[in-house]
Amino acid sequence: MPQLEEELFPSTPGRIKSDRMHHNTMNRTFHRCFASTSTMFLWALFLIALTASYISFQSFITSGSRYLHHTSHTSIGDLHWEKQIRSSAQIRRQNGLTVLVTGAAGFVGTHVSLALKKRGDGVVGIDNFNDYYDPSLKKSRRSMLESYHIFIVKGDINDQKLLAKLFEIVPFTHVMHLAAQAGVRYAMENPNSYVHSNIAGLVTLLEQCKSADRQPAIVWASSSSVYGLNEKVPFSESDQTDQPASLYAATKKAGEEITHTYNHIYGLSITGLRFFTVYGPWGRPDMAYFSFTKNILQGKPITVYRGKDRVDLARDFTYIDDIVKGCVASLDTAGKSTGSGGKKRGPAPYRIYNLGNTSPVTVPTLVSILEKNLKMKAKKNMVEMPGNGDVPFTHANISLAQRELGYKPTTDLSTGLRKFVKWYLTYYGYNQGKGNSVNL
Ligand SMILES: O=C(O)[C@H]1O[C@H](OP(=O)(O)OP(=O)(O)OC[C@H]2O[C@@H](n3ccc(=O)[nH]c3=O)[C@H](O)[C@@H]2O)[C@H](O)[C@@H](O)[C@@H]1O
Repeated sequence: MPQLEEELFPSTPGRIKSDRMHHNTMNRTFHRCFASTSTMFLWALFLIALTASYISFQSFITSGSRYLHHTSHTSIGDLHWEKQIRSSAQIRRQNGLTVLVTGAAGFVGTHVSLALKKRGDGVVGIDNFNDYYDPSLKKSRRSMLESYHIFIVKGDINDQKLLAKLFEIVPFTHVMHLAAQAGVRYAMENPNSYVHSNIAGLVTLLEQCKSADRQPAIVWASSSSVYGLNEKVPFSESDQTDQPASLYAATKKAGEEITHTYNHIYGLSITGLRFFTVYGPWGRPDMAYFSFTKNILQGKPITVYRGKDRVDLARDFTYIDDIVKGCVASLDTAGKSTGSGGKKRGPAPYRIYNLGNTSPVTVPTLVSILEKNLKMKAKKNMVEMPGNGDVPFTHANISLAQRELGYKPTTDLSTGLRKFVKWYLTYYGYNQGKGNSVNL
């Protein structure tokens, strides 16, 4: 009987054990007198517990399969869903790639997916469509991609079962990992979302990639923010990056270290891209160029941050088409992962590149370019930069990307913003009679 009792109440430290000990001393005599009755009672309890766990196991299975069929608008797990994935993954050129694009309904994800599809690669997207910014913009991007036969699975990169299922359906050769919690200043409001997406989500994805039987090569979005408070300009990949100014930057830096360990232990081919303030059509409403445009058009004031001693802040703004070229070149030049099924078979490449524009522009200059394009004056509130994660300037040295990827940005800020404003006015219906139909 003591043995059975031990099984029912495992000997863990803490309250349960001491309660039990107390209970035992008090009732030793009682137990001796009614040993056979209590044995029967315990056996009955044991049987009830067995039945209960069987029933809950059954309901877990049922709810599991319910989960497979109803968590998404596209019925995850059913045959039609699988068919859409297979068809989206189909390659239409010789030696084409099969790419899983995470964050495919995001700004960069949408553009990269389209570029790959247009040249004949197989593309499957995954996106959780969260509401960090207006999800209707993400849905519009999805509709646009659908018209090019690109399918986006609705799901989170933290969903290990979903990732396993996707890899079971499609043997991806590459993963373009762009899903992330972006934004520098929002990290003070919602720190956990950065840990969830940029750390936990990344690890879940890498776990899947490392155990795939043909491991894919991974290209992923790091950030210029890893240079943090560095003062030496332009920023080079070989510079130290150990003084991040925001939790966002810290999670991206952590991502670089985490991917390094997966490269080292499992032989995953890794390319990290440090993007410098990417802007353009279909962009992110949380970014300054986008929200400034919105406010200027609505006659609302904009807040322009300034550094210490009234020094203007500056960014190496980089146009989306240039970034897309850098992403595609990274996929094309990524060496193979060497492992399979979780075993490393040899060393694999680990690369990091700056993807910037190499010509920083101040924020007031950005505002005046927008004013010119919108033919409206901004109501500017000049405010000292709050200590909320911002850095005073960014400036990329891109010679490494130039040498190894053939990366060469060609769009200056004036040209890029003109294209952005044109898109914005059309998309939000400012161009009368043109509706919402947009061309990239
Ligand atoms: O390149 C990067 O690493 C990062 O670029 C951007 O971050 P950020 O450069 O801060 O871009 P914005 O939020 O658009 O800000 C651009 C500039 O405008 C300034 N700003 C922003 C917002 C505002 O209301 N007023 C204002 O003056 C900022 O201080 C900054 O100097 C992205 O938001 C990040 O996701 C990305 O990782």
